[in-house]
Amino acid sequence: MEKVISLEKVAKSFGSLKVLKDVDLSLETGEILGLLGPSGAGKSTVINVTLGVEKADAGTAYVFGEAMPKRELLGKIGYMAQSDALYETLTARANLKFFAEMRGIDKEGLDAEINRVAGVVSLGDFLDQAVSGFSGGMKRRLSLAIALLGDPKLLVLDEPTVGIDPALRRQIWAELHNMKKQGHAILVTTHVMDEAELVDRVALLMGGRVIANDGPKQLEEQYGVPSIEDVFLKAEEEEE
Ligand SMILES: Nc1ncnc2c1ncn2[C@@H]1O[C@H](COP(=O)(O)OP(=O)(O)OP(=O)(O)O)[C@@H](O)[C@H]1O
Repeated sequence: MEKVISLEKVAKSFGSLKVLKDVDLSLETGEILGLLGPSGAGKSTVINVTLGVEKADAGTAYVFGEAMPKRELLGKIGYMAQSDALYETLTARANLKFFAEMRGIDKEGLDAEINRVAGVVSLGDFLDQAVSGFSGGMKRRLSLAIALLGDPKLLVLDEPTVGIDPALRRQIWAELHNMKKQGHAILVTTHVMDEAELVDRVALLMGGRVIANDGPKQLEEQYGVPSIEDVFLKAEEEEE
């Protein structure tokens, strides 16, 4: 399997705040990695260093074998940020078109691609409505559709299912598993602990380090607890 993401000894501080002290992390093709950690642990910072938006103070982030930041690689990454960056006055379709162009996605077949990604998040009927009239969950879904545009080999999703109904959440996870089977690599952060049971590997970020990194079932065994939520709580207790 090919390594899609590899973080090696990454450190990052903001002023005197050492957010990441020594982070090692990897993601391979055909794998879903769940990045978990308490609020403020640095999950978004890990993502930003991986995308090359933030530069690590020490250590290196490699994506597709290349040290980040590397502008040319951004088109190959489907990224969904924690807060939606959408053009409210435009329709959903116009937003999708805009971001497709930014990512350099082929104009030919774009209409079909827009229909495809809108279908995945059940927004097909709302494509021609202005985003300003969308609910929070609909905006989240549109952001996810944007990340899926062009079928990128790497998906980086920061809290993708916040504000999304259980039925659609299930549908989205089914789609993520589908993509994984097709050889995509997916890095996802979540606060929803039962979603962490659905990933191949959980990386637990605490105290500026990845303190546990294994399959959800293996972690539950290691910690002697029945769920990832319990793993999380036990790890947090041990950190204190
Ligand atoms: N650009 C920045 N400038 C200053 N401080 C920052 C910056 N980005 C992040 N931080 C700080 O770094 C810490 C980690 O933030 P980060 O957003 O990575 O955490 P997180 O694990 O994603 O949190 P959450 O789960 O709440 O989203 C926080 O204390 C945050 O205030």
